[in-house]
Amino acid sequence: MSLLETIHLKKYFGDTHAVDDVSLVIKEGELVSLVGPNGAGKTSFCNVVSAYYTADSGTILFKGRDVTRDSVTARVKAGIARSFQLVNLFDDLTAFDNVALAIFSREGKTRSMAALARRDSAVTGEADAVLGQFGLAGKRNELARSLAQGERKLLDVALAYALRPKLLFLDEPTSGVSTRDKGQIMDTIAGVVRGEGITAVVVEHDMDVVFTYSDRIVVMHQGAILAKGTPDEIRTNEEVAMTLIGAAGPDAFTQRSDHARG
Ligand SMILES: Nc1ncnc2c1ncn2[C@@H]1O[C@H](COP(=O)(O)OP(=O)(O)OP(=O)(O)O)[C@@H](O)[C@H]1O
Repeated sequence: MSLLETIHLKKYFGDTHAVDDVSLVIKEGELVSLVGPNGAGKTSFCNVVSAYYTADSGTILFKGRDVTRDSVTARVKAGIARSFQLVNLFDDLTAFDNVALAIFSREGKTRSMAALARRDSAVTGEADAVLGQFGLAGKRNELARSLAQGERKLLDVALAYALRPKLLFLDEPTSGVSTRDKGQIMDTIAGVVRGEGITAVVVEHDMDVVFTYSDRIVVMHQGAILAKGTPDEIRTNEEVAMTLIGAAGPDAFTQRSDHARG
C-alpha cells in the first residue's frame, strides 16, 4: 500500500531546479535509498516532503491525504520525521536527555521541561528503551558532545525515531564514519525500522551500503528521477553507473568497490 505519493513535485531556487517534477510512490514498510550525485536534489526532496521547504507546485499525499501545505509540526504529527546530514543534537545534554526531550517535544512540550522529563517515569522508560534499541544504553549519561561520530549519528536517528514516525527520512546517516561503523549503523537502523514496520527513505552516497540494505533504490539527477528499481536492477543499469561513478559496464559498481577494498 502506498504511504507517500508525490505528484509532479517541484522546488526551484532561481534557475536551479532542485526538485523537478518528481512523481514517486513510497510503499508502506519499505526501506528506500535515495541516491544521486552532489546537488541532485536528494536533500531538497526530503526537505519539501518534511515541510522544511515549501513546494512551488505539485502535491504530496501522505496516507492518501493532501499534506502539501501542512507545517512541519503538522507533518510530524501525521507521522513524517527526519534526521539531518549534520547532526542536530543538544551537545551539552546527555544522550538520555536528548532522547527524553525528543519524546517531550512529540507531546508538544518544550526544552524547559528537561528536569521534569527526568522525573517522568513514562518518559524515562521510553527514553531508555529507545537508547537500547539504538545500542546506546551504555552511553546514557554521556554528553552528546563526547560521543564518537558514529554514536552521534545513531543518536540523531534515535531522536527522529522517538517522534514515532510512520515515515522516516534519514539524510546521510553514515556520512563521516569508517566503513566498519557504517555497517554497524545501518544494521542498527535497518533492524529498528524493519522491526517496527517504519517506512524509511535514506539518502546515501555509499553504494555498498545502498545495495546491501535497500528494498528499492531511487536515483536522482538534476532534480529529477533518473531511475528506480531493486538493488539488482540499479546495479546493472549502465546509465546509472555512468551518472553516479562515471564508469560504464554492467559490473561497474562491483569492480569499483572491489578496487576500493583492494
Ligand atoms: N536553500 C537553498 N537555496 C538555494 N539553493 C539551494 C537550496 N537548497 C538546495 N539548493 C540547491 O538545489 C540543488 C540541489 O541541492 P540538494 O542539497 O538538494 O542536493 P543533494 O542531492 O542533496 O546534494 P548532496 O549529495 O551534495 O547533499 C543544488 O544546486 C543546491 O545548491
